[in-house]
Amino acid sequence: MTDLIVAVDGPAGSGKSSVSREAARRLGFGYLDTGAAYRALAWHCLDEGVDVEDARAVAERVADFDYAIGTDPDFYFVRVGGEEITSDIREPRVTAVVSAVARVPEVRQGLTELFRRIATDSDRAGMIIEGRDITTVVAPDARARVLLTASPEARMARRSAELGSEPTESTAQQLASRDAQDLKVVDFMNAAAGVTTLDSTELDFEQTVQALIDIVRAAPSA
Ligand SMILES: Nc1ncnc2c1ncn2[C@@H]1O[C@H](COP(=O)(O)OP(=O)(O)O)[C@@H](O)[C@H]1O
Ligand SMILES: Nc1ccn([C@@H]2O[C@H](COP(=O)(O)OP(=O)(O)O)[C@@H](O)[C@H]2O)c(=O)n1
Repeated sequence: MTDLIVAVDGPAGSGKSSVSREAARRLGFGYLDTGAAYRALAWHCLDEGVDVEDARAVAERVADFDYAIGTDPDFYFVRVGGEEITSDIREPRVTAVVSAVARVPEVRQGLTELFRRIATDSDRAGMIIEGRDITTVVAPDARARVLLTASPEARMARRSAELGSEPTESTAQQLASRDAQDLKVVDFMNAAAGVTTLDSTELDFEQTVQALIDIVRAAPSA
């Protein structure tokens, strides 16, 4: 069982996935991208023709959700029913509906249990878990808890660069509207008590990874 959990939350484009993954690689830890599970469930609902606005129908998909994710930072994959959907879950049609799926209480409860199981089953020395409610709901007792933030302008520029485009009004609107939807469910803009805020607006990628590693190394031992 993993003994050292690092919880990382933050808004879209703040660098949670990339920074957590690289920090985990350097620390020899596992890395768990929780947003991938919400995205995979959204993909599954679309695949099965489930109306994502129908909370009951979405909730029914959680019980038999056959999900697998790679927690090795060097071997990342996402599978549903054995099918590899690692890149499919990043498609705009999935991004557009993921918040609707993520607001269903049964979904949050089922996936939270799944994340805790994955962390418990890991034989790595530590695991970095990143998402929106890790510091507050999934692992409030984590050894290190971090809120990774960046200005809206920085987040948008990074996300646009990642998509290989100039920042556009619609990218900005989509990012802002997804954050607004998600904020109705969980607060990931303000650090909860005991959570360290890491603002990466003025930091480059390398500096942000190093800052996260420093926080982990400074965390009290169990
Ligand atoms: N401090 C940083 N400076 C510059 N670019 C960054 C920084 N942190 C992350 N990035 C880049 O920003 C993009 C979005 O990061 P990502 O990890 O996908 O964010 P999130 O998981 O929070 O949505 C990625 O291309 C990543 O490499
Ligand atoms: N712990 C989490 C992680 C993600 N999510 C949901 O999953 C979606 C996708 O998460 P993500 O981390 O892949 O999003 P990005 O910030 O990487 O674009 C979010 O917009 C939330 O709706 C959540 O509700 N709780």
